[in-house]
Amino acid sequence: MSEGFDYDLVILGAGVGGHGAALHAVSCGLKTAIVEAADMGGTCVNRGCIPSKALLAASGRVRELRNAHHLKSLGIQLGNVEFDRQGIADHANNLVAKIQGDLTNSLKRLGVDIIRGWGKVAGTQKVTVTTDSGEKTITAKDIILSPGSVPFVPPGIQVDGKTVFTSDQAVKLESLPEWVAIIGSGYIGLEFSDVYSALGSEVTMIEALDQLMPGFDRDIAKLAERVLIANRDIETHVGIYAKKVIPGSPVIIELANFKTKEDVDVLEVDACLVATGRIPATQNLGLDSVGVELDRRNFIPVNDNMAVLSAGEPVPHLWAIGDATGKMMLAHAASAQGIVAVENICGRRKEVDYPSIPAAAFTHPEISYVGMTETAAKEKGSAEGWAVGTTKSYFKGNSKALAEGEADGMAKVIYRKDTGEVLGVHIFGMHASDIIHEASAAIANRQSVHTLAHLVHAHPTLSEVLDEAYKRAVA
Ligand SMILES: Cc1cc2nc3c(=O)[nH]c(=O)nc-3n(C[C@H](O)[C@H](O)[C@H](O)COP(=O)(O)OP(=O)(O)OC[C@H]3O[C@@H](n4cnc5c(N)ncnc54)[C@H](O)[C@@H]3O)c2cc1C
Ligand SMILES: NC(=O)c1ccc[n+]([C@@H]2O[C@H](COP(=O)([O-])OP(=O)(O)OC[C@H]3O[C@@H](n4cnc5c(N)ncnc54)[C@H](O)[C@@H]3O)[C@@H](O)[C@H]2O)c1
Repeated sequence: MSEGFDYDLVILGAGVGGHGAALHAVSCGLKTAIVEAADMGGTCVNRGCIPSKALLAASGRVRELRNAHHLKSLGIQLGNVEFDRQGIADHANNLVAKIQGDLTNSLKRLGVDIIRGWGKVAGTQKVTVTTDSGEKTITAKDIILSPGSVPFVPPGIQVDGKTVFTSDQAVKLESLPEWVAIIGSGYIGLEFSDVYSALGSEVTMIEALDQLMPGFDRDIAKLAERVLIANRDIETHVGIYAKKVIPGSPVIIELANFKTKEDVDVLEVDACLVATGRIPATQNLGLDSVGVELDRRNFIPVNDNMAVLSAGEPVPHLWAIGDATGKMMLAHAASAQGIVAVENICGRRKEVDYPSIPAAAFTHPEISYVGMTETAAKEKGSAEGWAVGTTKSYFKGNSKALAEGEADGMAKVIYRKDTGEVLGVHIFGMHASDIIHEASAAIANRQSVHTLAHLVHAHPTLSEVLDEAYKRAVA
């Protein structure tokens, strides 16, 4: 252990980022403490990935079992399928409790000290923690900040937590509104429109930009829009923003044109989910004590080794990871960053390889991707002087998808025409969140479609969708 310090490492924030960093620190022999002001497990475990995936699992079953046409095509007939809203909510709440307990126990088992309270940097290699019994000062050779993020609520929108709410409340499924407006068509908007529409709510989706799912590859977004939105008769307002939202019964939503700011309509709905992005939870962290300024969007500036930067230079012994750095607001990215920070603390120079980190929206069917969109690849290619190739393959040509009767879907591979290097892979279709990992490994290893086209895939599997796309790229 470092001489003269209470700990080798103190981590502020016990979300997935802080947890991943702590586990790796222990495996590297570091005496570690983790400080948590609220719920162990942070957003992902308590208000994010875990409860939302539990709701998606249950509501997805309801959708599947109520799809008499699909079941009939498989030779199955079923009577009425009923569900209990509270039962589904309990499934999510119980899973949160279990995973929160597992996460806390894993830290205890490894000898990580858990300190409950608000942590602040109080100078170089020093933090203060405000606990129920007063303030204490802790010294540590290194400090990792992992304070996470909170929902962003645009001006003009009032949240009461009951009729107008963010994902923080939506994951509890305390009610099932007959008509729910969802503001934002990003990850949260898509996943909750999947849950609500499966459970029988009427959904209206409002997106400020001029296309739905603006963050996703265009071809994939177009297909996903047809299957996940248009086929479900979800009403959409695109290029329109919610200028004012007033909670109550009904909830009043004033819509305006995003470009001209002209008023266009007023909706009266039963509930409204605000899913307009997240902002870093980076206030009151004591960063001024070490001369660090947040960037203009309030993220903590870091380099690829996860060192915190002050005026562009790494601040010794201070690191930051997770949503608060604004690099990639995903659970697995946060813990990958935590591992990289610890590696650098231990003197092994490591960087996060963002291009190979996959992402998925757990709709039915799912959307997943890794690496660049076609637009981003073309911009890079024209700046650097190389051409971009793309190939697509379809689930309707895949035997496994046909056997399942779930043939809506597409995989798209984006690669450099000169070297064949894979730059991005985008999948919409059944189990897309699982299939993406072989593409992620290919990008991590900077592999070419020429090599990948010769790998053998088991038959019949959904993974053959990628096999087919690679083969088409070299045909
Ligand atoms: C509805 C929803 C669904 C999601 N689904 C997915 C998904 O399926 N897959 C995925 O990869 N990602 C998903 N995410 C994103 C994922 O939850 C985040 O990327 C992840 O939680 C970020 O982890 P983190 O450790 O950076 O921060 P957080 O999980 O936010 O944890 C930060 C912790 O730090 C604590 N803290 C903050 N400041 C202090 C302080 N000064 N002192 C002490 N403690 C402090 C907070 O209380 C909090 O517990 C989802 C998010 C939401 C909202
Ligand atoms: N499966 C997953 O990995 C998963 C699931 C949920 C959340 N998350 C994480 O949580 C973050 C937050 O999710 P999110 O869906 O809130 O954000 P997002 O950034 O994915 O999408 C927000 C959408 O809201 C739109 N928008 C913003 N202001 C608006 C307004 N006033 N009116 C209408 N539309 C508006 C934006 O144009 C955008 O399309 C994501 O970035 C993601 O990193 C991940």
